[in-house]
Amino acid sequence: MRFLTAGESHGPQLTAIIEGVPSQLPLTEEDINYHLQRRQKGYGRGRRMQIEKDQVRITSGVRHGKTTGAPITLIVENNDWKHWDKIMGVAPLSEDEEKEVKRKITRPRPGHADLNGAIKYRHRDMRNVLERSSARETTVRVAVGAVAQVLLEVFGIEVCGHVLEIGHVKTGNLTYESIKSLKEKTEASEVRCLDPEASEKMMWAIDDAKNNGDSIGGIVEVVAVNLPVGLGSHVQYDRKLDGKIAQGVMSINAFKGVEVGLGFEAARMLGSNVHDEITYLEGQGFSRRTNRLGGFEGGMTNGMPVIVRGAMKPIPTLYKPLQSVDIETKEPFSASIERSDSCAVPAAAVVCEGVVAWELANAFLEKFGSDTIEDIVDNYNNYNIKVRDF
Ligand SMILES: Cc1cc2nc3c(=O)[nH]c(=O)nc-3n(C[C@H](O)[C@H](O)[C@H](O)COP(=O)(O)O)c2cc1C
Ligand SMILES: C=C(O[C@@H]1CC(C(=O)O)=C[C@@H](OP(=O)(O)O)[C@H]1O)C(=O)O
Repeated sequence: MRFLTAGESHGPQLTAIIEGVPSQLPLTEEDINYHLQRRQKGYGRGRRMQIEKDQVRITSGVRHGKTTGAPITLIVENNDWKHWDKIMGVAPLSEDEEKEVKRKITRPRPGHADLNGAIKYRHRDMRNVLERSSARETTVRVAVGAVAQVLLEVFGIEVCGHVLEIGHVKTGNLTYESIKSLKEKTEASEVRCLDPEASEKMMWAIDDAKNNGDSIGGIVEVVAVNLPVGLGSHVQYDRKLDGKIAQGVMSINAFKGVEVGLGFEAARMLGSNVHDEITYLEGQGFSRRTNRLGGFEGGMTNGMPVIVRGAMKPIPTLYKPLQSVDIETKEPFSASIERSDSCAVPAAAVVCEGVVAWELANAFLEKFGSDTIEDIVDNYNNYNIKVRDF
């Protein structure tokens, strides 16, 4: 499968076109809206989230509740567009309109895409950069991830993202009984964290940052269960599935780090405490005693839960002034106040979940075929027998 997204933060809509989704997959707008609503929740977001009520419209590739195998178009309209239609209009402006409408953005924010994008694409109005670099785009990334999740669920594969850390506040050691309860429990928390005590401290940390005109980042974790052995491949660098997932996670706005299983911690430990011992049970096949490597060996899934973590830096738009330079006057200035999130880590956990689900679904179809669900189910069942009897 492949997809492209298009659309600006304050334009009329965001669009994604997905190609290669198998036919006969039951898919409704509600399946996608469930995840869009999850992304909109979360403590620390700014006023924009009160304006938007994200709802998808499927305009191709689905008929009478099932995919046809044709490209699927997903559209999410921006409610905020009504306030921006002149500023974001497509038609050229007359001189009068230009005076009325155009307040050029010439003051780049440290940590955002503004300055690099303006230099690279030679824009004197940095709105041309910020509109597309905005994480508003993650709306349709989540919609695409939702389609991937619907596909994976046919095969009992569940994916869930939650928050591990906000600033210096960490969750305690948690045991994951099942991905289902993981999802249910995180829905109940305003910061999408499983530990109620830590959740409260996380909200204090967010309030603290906000009250000081600052922003705060954190770490999210995605867990996926019931995966077969052998998604991805060891034979070529660009087929290693952990590598593909890492690329996806790093592509999320403001993500600055990714790890699988123990991740960076493994580098500080001895091998005997890192590698997962192999076991065998007649009738069930091979397994691992532990899951420190997060479900991956050799770029392939090993049947254990996939565990991926991503580190999100603090939001760049700050109420507290940071030093920057105006691109027209070349004079230094201190950042002006703009509408912004102070923390978007809980939302980013949902985005990360969608991104991981997308990579897993793609690898799944590579292994088991991609034309129609019935054939994929046959291939999958046949493979499972072979794996059990190996
Ligand atoms: C869900 C989400 C919401 C975000 N909200 C904001 C925001 O309100 N203000 C802001 O300056 N950056 C926000 N960001 C981060 C910027 O989009 C990001 O820092 C920017 O695109 C530059 O990319 P980079 O940080 O990956 O280098 C958000 C990111 C995510 C994932
Ligand atoms: C719109 C979303 O996030 C936006 C991401 C974002 C940024 O700079 O990345 C800036 C803010 O937009 P605005 O300037 O319109 O308030 C966020 O609200 C969203 O997540 O749906």
